[in-house]
Amino acid sequence: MNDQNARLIAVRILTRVEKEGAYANLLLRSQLSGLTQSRDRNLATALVNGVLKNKLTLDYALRKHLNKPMSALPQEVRAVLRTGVFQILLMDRVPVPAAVNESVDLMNQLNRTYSPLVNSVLRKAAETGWNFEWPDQKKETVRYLSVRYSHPEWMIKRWLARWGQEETEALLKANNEPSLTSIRVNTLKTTRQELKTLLESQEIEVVDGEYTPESLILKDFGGLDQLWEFQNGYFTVQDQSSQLAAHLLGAREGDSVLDVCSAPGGKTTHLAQLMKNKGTIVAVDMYPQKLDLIKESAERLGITMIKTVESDARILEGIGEKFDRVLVDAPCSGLGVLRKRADLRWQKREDEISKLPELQLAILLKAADHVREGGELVYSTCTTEPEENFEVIKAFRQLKPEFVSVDLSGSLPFAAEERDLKQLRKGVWQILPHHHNMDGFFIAKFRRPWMA
Ligand SMILES: C[S@@+](CC[C@H](N)C(=O)[O-])C[C@H]1O[C@@H](n2cnc3c(N)ncnc32)[C@H](O)[C@@H]1O
Repeated sequence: MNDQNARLIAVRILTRVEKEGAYANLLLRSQLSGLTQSRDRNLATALVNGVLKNKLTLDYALRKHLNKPMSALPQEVRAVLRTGVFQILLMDRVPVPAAVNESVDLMNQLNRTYSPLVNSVLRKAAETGWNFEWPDQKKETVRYLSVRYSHPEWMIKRWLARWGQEETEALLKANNEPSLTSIRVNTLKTTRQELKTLLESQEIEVVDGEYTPESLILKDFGGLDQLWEFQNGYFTVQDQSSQLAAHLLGAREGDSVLDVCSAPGGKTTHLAQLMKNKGTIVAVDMYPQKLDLIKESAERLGITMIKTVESDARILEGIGEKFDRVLVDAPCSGLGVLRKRADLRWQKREDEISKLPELQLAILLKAADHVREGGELVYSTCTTEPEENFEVIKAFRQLKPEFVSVDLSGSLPFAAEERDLKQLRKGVWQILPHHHNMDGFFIAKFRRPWMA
C-alpha cells in the first residue's frame, strides 16, 4: 500500500511541475515528510527525478502507442503514463506487470475516465519494451541523441561541436544515471566511520567517497533532512566535486578567508570545518534571504566563525581589506549538475550562457583585489562550458598578469589520474561527469606573489 502512496506523491509532484512550473526538488522536500519509510521516500524520489530527466525518451516511447500527442492529454494522465513507462523501461526493481497494474490503480483514484487508456498504452509499452524505431543516427544525429538520451537539442549541438559523438554520448548517458547522493561528514562533530555506522544501522546503503576523505555516497536516498544525524549537524549534502573547491583553496586554522558568492554556504561551512572553526570567514552574497541559509547551516553544524555580508560581489562593500584566501564560486549555467538537478536541462536556455562570462569576470576581478600578497585565489563553477571557465580565466590572466597559476597536481586529497595532470599542473581542472563520476565542475587557482 505504501508503494502506492509513493507513486501517488510522485504523480502529484510531476503534475504540479508541469502545470505550475513548480520546482521538483522543493516539492520533494516538502512532500516526502508524509512518507515514514525510507524505502517509500526513495521510490518517490527515483520516480520524480527519473521521469523528469527522461521525459523526452519516455514521451517518444509512449507516442508509439497513442493515437494523439501527449499534449492532448490532461497533465495528471501524462504523469501517470510517464511514471508507468519509466518503471517498465528504466527501473529494474519494479516488475513490469506491477508497473502496469499500479499505474491503472492510480489512474482509477485520480480520474477513472482515463484508466482504460492507461491500461492499453502501458500494456503495449510493456510488450514492445525498447523494440521501436529511433530517428536515423547518421542522418539525424542531433534528434537521435536528443530523444534517445532526453536532452534539449541545443545542448547536444554544443557538445557535438566540441567533443564529437562518442564523448557527447558518454556525457549524455552519465547525466541520466540515477543521482548518487554525496554527503560531507561534519568532522567538527563526528568521523566518517562513526556516521557510516549510524546510517548503516538504519539500513541505508553507504560507501566511502573516493575523492575526498569526508565524503560518503548514499544510493537513491530521499528525505535526508528527516534524519536525526542531519538535524543534529553530523553531515551536509554536497557533491565531491564541490568539496574539492574548499580542499584546493587550502585554508588553514587561523586564516582569514573571503567567500564572495557564498550562499547557501556549502563551501563556506566546509572551509570552516577544514579550518577547525578557527580564524575568520567573511561570506558575501547578494541576497539576504540566501545569507540566512548560511546562518542556519552554520548553527546546525556548530560553526561560529562565519560573518555574513550582503553585497554585490562586483562592488564588495563592507568586507575589510585583504584576505589570506579568497574563493569565487561564481554564478553559472549549472550544466555540470544535470544528473543531480533532474529538471534543470529543461529550464536552461542557451542565450543565458552568453550573458554569464561578463558577470563572472567582473566578480573575479573585484575579488582578486582583496587577496593579500602571498595570498591565494580559487575560481570555481559547476559548469562544463568553456566560455564560463577557460575563457574567463584567460581574460583574468590578461587583465591581472601579476597573479600566477598554482599547480594543483600535488594538492588533491587523492592520486590524480594521468589524463588530468596536464590541466592540473597548469592550475586548472575541468571535472566531467562521464570521466570522473562526479558533478561537472571547474576549478582554477592563482597566487598573488610577494612584491620584491
Ligand atoms: C554557485 S552559487 C554559490 C554556491 C555556494 N558557494 C555554495 O557552495 O553553497 C552562486 C551564488 O552567487 C550569488 N550571486 C549571484 N550574483 C551575485 C553577485 N553579483 N554578487 C554576489 N553574489 C551573487 C547567488 O545568489 C548564489 O548564491
